Amino acid sequence: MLQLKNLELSCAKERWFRPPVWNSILHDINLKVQARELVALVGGSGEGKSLLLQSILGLLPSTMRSSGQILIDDCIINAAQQQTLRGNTLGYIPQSVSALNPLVQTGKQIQRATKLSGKTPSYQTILQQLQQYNLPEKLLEQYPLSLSGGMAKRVLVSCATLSQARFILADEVTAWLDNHHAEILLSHLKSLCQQGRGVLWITHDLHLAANFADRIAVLHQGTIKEVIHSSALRHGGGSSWLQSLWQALPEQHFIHTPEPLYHAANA
Ligand SMILES: Nc1ncnc2c1ncn2[C@@H]1O[C@H](COP(=O)(O)OP(=O)(O)OP(=O)(O)O)[C@@H](O)[C@H]1O
Repeated sequence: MLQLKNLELSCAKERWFRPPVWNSILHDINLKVQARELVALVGGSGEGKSLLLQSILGLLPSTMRSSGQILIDDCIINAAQQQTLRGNTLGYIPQSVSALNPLVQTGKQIQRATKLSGKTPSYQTILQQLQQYNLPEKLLEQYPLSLSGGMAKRVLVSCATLSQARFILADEVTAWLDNHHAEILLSHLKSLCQQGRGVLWITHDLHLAANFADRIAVLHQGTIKEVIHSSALRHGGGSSWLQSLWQALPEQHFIHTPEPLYHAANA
């Protein structure tokens, strides 16, 4: 199990000739991702979702600091362990496709990423993965700049899913993708969960979250306001704000207009 306990994150605001002021971005973050579980993390833009994943990986910018505990199987992991667990126990799918090096062929990047987990998959396994994601074999020879955004995103997903990472931290895997390809990826992540992995998946798509995630965590105003089983959301559960957002989806026939602010419904 991957667990976050009382995680806090703040960013330094530099000042001339004076110590920096620390502005809080995240506070009181408590969240668990079990093996075999897909947890969706939803929240507005700029709420700190990507930074939350980066703090789990120990990849925060130097202007930020975090506190609290990150545990794997009930053992607290320190900064040095974070480094060795990256790409190994902790897989990462970054939000931006610019994470691919434009000067290195795609196949080499997949090989390098998966090597971090200590076991390079066979060529045949890589090919099967590409086929599953509707990607051609020739892509392995191509450089990232010749890929579409959706292709590049699927390459980044392949880097994490082909590794042996027990927990995959996935930042907006469905961005750049049409619905068909988004569902292929999510079905695959779900099948990896069924094989024993755990996935923490940032998304803005509540409809996909409700259909693919086991649980949904809502990040708002710097903290996790609620965590709900997706089946409960589909059956009318959760806060009135989350439920009205759910009901307002086109797939739910636009029943309500959601309150723009979370606290308006929870005041
Ligand atoms: N490297 C950085 N240095 C300083 N501030 C940053 C840095 N990265 C992010 N931030 C700030 O931290 C806040 C949270 O950013 P983050 O990218 O985690 O949001 P998010 O919830 O993932 O947003 P989105 O849904 O738009 O991707 C934002 O205000 C952002 O401007």
